Amino acid sequence: MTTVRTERADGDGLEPRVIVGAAIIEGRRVLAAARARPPETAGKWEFPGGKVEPGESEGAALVRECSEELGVLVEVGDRVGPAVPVGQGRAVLKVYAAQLVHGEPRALEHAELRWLTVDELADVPWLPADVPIVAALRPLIG
Ligand SMILES: Nc1nc2c([nH]c(=O)n2[C@H]2C[C@H](O)[C@@H](COP(=O)(O)OP(=O)(O)OP(=O)(O)O)O2)c(=O)[nH]1
Repeated sequence: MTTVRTERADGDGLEPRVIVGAAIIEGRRVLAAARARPPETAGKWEFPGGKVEPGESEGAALVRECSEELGVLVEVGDRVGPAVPVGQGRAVLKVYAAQLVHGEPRALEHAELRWLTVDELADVPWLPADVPIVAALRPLIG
């Protein structure tokens, strides 16, 4: 008998929820964003993005999140760095390189945005899950 394992969208099922982030690269700089909420992570820096909705591709989720959070259209490129477990393993963070296609990023949901050069990557306090991803980003903008 075959057992069908269904993927759950709420992160408490068999498969972890996927969170995608966009490392938007322009020239030799990458866009970093400071979280505005919740208080536990406010002021920590991340890549714009969020949870992939059920039935949505990771690329489509990134395009949607960049529109919602930054007011821009992006083109999604290659994965950057490892898939990092977050939230006690209930979710996994995957970051993709991205390019701006239209618009100038605005902090619609973040406290602050900054374009960082490779030498400035360590100047902001990243969320812990982002640290290995930021390391993998270095050769792409260095
Ligand atoms: N977007 C994004 N989230 C990250 C990164 N690194 C990291 O640990 N996270 C965490 C922070 C959040 O707990 C979660 C992202 O979910 P989210 O951005 O949809 O969180 P949220 O609380 O604003 O969303 P919601 O539950 O209100 O819908 O992943 C990152 O680089 N980008």
